Amino acid sequence: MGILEKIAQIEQELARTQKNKATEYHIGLLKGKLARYRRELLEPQPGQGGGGGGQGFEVAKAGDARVSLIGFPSVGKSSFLSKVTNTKSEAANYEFTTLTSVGGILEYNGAEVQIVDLPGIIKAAAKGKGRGRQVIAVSRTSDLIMMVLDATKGGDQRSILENELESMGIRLNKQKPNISLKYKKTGGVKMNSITPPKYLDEKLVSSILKDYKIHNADVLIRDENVTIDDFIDVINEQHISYIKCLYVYNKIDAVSLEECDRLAREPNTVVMSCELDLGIEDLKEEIWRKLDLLRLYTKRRGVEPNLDDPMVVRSNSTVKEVCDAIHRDMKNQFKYANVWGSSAKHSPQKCGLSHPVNDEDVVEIVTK
Ligand SMILES: Nc1nc2c(ncn2[C@@H]2O[C@H](COP(=O)(O)OP(=O)(O)OP(=O)(O)O)[C@@H](O)[C@H]2O)c(=O)[nH]1
Ligand SMILES: [K+]
Ligand SMILES: [Mg+2]
Repeated sequence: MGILEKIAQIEQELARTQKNKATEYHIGLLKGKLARYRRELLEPQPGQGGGGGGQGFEVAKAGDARVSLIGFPSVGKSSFLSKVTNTKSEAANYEFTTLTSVGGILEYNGAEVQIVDLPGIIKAAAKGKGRGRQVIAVSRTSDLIMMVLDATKGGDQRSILENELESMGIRLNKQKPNISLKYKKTGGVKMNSITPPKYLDEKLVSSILKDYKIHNADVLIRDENVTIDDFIDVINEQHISYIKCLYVYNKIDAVSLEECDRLAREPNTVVMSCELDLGIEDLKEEIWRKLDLLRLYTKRRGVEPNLDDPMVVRSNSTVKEVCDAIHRDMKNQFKYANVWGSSAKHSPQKCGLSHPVNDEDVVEIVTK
């Protein structure tokens, strides 16, 4: 039996198994198996090379962060790319106009954000329909997924796409589960927790691990609300990506005000019309907020910083990341940094490599 058939079989069994206390273990094991087969499916086949991205499909990374456009065909992904960047991607009223990935740069707040337009995906994309797997592989490399939806279609487009991404190991707007899993040589499986987890116990944990041929491990659960699915994600850690997602309904020019208002109230959602140029500026701002980037102004001794040309780093960066962004060798020549701005206790504050920087700080690196 091929992997796809095995997956289909487990999915059917899961669908017909009633959820209750008595079937909890059975369901847990089925889910563990399902994740294992899906992982196999994503592993490159002999002779295929790469991680399923496909040769010539992926665009090179550019700019300070990457946003990928995921959606069904003809929702307006290419129209959006052409609108906010200098790159033109063909848009037309037939499906699958775009057949490969096309990158463009959106300049915002002095940062360069790479927007990647992708072919439309369809239901069962994760199982290899159309370009689905290649598209999802690109989305995995992005800092933010912008899910483009068609305001005129409503319905379940959002949940179908979420399921496709989910089954490829992408977790949207979710934190990594607070579970530590340490493999050992002997001693069996031990589960410990701060407060007893509501949905897991040692028997279930060790049965799932056994299916992965893991017989010795320490499991520490730091959050009582973690689920079986969270635990399975931790086992498959290397194949799971936690990525932020912004949902964008396009074509609001073609729906009523009431419908537009209803869509805009969904969580993590904004609405726009590429055709009538509505909501585009708000959307750029929301992308910027979601990317959570910091602008820093570096200066040399005795020279004013250039406030028109910020350096862009990720949130939670320290002076060390600033050094790395300037030059690979900078850390080794580093003596201390002078920092002005909201992260500094006084201006300037003399700081070491571990000092966390804030948006719009001014940083002067003093070298040995
Ligand atoms: N009414 C309306 N039509 C739009 C809007 N934006 C795009 N369209 C139209 O929708 C159609 C599809 O647009 P594309 O940009 O090609 O869509 P896509 O998502 O890139 O499509 P594929 O590459 O085929 O997956 C085109 O005919 C566009 O003119 C909009 O805001 N309102
Ligand atoms: K199209
Ligand atoms: Mg397109």
